[in-house]
Amino acid sequence: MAPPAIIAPSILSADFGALGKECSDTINNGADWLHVDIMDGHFVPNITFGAPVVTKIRSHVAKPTEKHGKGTFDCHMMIAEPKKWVKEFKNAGCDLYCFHYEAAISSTAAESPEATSDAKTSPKELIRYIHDQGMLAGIAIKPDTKVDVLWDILETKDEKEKPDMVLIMTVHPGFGGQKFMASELPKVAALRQRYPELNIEVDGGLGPGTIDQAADAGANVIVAGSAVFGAKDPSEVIAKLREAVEARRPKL
Ligand SMILES: O=C(CO)[C@@H](O)[C@H](O)COP(=O)(O)O
Repeated sequence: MAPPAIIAPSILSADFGALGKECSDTINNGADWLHVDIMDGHFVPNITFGAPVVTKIRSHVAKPTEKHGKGTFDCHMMIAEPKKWVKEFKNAGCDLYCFHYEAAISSTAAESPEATSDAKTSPKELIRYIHDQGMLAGIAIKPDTKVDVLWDILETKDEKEKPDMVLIMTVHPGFGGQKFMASELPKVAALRQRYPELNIEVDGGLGPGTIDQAADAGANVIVAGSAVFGAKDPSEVIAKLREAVEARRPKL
C-alpha cells in the first residue's frame, strides 16, 4: 500500500518571534507534521536554533498519539555531529530525528579538534541508536550525493537499523526560498520503484507550482516553507499539496 500524503511545513520560514503560535496555527491549518530545521553553521552555512527552542515549541503542539501521527516533530538535523544530539532532541520532544548521510560518514567532522568521540558513526549504527532512544529515524541526502549510497542501508534485514523515512533534498541545504531542483527527482523515482511503502520526503522549493513533479516521482512527505508561511491562506496551500500526492496514490 502506498503511504499517505504527509504535509510538513518547514518552520524555517515562520516568524521566529512568535514561533509557538506559528507552529500551533500551522497544525490547525491542516499540516500533519512540522519540519524543524536544525542548522549548526558547520554542516551548512547557516544557524537556526537548538533543543531548548524545540522544548518550547513542543509545549504549543500536542505530541502525536500514534506513529507518524499529527503533530510529529520531524527534526531535520543539518549538523556535523548527528549522534551527539540524539538524546537532547529526544528530551526536547522530537519524534523523528533525520540526520544527513554525509555528516554520519564524514571523517572531517570526526577529525576536527572540537569533535567528540561520537562524531563518526555508521548510518546503520546511528539509526539503531535513534530507535533505541524511542524516536523514528530518517536519513537525508544532499543534491551532490548519489541515491545508491542508500541501498545497503535500506536492504538491512535488521528492523532496528532500517530508516523510517528517506529525505531527498531538492535544494542545497542551508536556506529557505531556493529554487526547486527537478534534477533530484530521479532519486525519488528510483526509491519509490524499489520501496512502494517507504516514506519519501522532499524538501526545498516545494509549493503549488512544483508539487506535481514531486508527486509524480513518488514523494509522499512534502516539506514546504516559504510556500506555506508566505501564503495568504496557508490552509489552502496545505490542502493543494495533499491533493496532489493523494491523487497519485493507487485507488483500491
Ligand atoms: O532544509 C531546508 C533548507 O535547508 C528547507 O526545509 C527549507 O526551509 C525549505 O524552504 P522552502 O524552499 O520551502 O522555502
